Amino acid sequence: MLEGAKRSLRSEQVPKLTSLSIYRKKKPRKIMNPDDTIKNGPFSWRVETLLGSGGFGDVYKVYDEKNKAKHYALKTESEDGKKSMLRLKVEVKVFMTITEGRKTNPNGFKHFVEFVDRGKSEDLGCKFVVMSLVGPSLDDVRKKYGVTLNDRSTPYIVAIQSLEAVRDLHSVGFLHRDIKPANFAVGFGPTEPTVFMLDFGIGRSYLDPKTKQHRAPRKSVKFLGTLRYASRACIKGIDQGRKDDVECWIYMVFDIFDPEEGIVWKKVAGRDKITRAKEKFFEGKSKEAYKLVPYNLKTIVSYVDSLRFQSAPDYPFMINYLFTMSNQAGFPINDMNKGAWVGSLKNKKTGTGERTDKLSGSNDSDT
Ligand SMILES: Nc1ncnc2c1ncn2[C@@H]1O[C@H](COP(=O)(O)OP(=O)(O)OP(=O)(O)O)[C@@H](O)[C@H]1O
Repeated sequence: MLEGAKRSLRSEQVPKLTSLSIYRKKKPRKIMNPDDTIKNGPFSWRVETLLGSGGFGDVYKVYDEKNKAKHYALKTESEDGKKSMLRLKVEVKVFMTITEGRKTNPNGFKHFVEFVDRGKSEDLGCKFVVMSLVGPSLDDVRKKYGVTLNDRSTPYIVAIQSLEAVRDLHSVGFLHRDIKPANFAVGFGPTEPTVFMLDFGIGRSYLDPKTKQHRAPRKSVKFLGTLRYASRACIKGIDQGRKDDVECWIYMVFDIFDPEEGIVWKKVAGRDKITRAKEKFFEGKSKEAYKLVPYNLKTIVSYVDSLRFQSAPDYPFMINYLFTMSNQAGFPINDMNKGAWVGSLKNKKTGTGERTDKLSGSNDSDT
């Protein structure tokens, strides 16, 4: 039933460091070209362009041949990966849970893309998922489009919207476990002012499937994520809870407020040194992190540090606090749709499809 795009397939090795400490030899991955098509039931997904590549697959801008005007994102995952690494399955599970949540809360979940289709391509040897198209990631917004995200009320707007996304994901029982600027994107077209959460590939339910109660912590857990933004527990192999997503969110917020020095371990190499730097940060010994970050954010930092494995974070407290902070800084947020990127994404600084966070730092390795 599925037809791949045999006509113009080419094989390409997509080089990427996929593990913390080892280079794993990967089979060449088939990449689609413009006009290649994947047929799936009522849909015929035609590729317009490659949006980006991750360690496990690629993301394309596509349209359904029946309606050329509406674009979507098609994300693939090659099937030669280790079973434990099959991330698209988790991603689909999260999408379906969000879709279910929308039935009872139609106005909620605004920070999540729509799930449109999923299937398998024998020709490409991959599974795929189709979702609504969003704009560039927060990382790309500042690096490739040169938009200043740490100006006036914008860093507060980003912080609040991204925390709302974390809150909503937690509300349906999932942890993200890879919160970072590259995994949030701004919207496209009418949704441009909205910040979207992406990439649920290493997400995990924190609820026991039978009892629906919080799971007990596992004894030890293999590191998955991005060292720079990973929580202290994650790096130490300790099982993660909602507090860990919020800890990663804190690191991301510091990075948004001060891309140079907000994360003081940005130029530090090695797990142990990074963990120590994060511990110092939470002990209040990293004054340099607050050069551009308003010092009263320390209240949220201390609050997050007080959370335990099963704690339900107080999202309203943190969101209200951010509104107050913005107000006190002289930038009252009257409209959440007024982030600095809105209407400013016309010109791209660089033309590569590469993800800049993967290129910029040796410590930002993903697994
Ligand atoms: N719905 C979407 N609309 C537009 N662009 C998207 C969408 N989903 C992902 N992208 C973009 O596609 C690129 C690759 O995304 P993906 O999540 O697969 O990559 P990744 O995070 O590098 O992968 P990984 O962390 O799994 O190695 C990123 O630049 C991302 O912003």
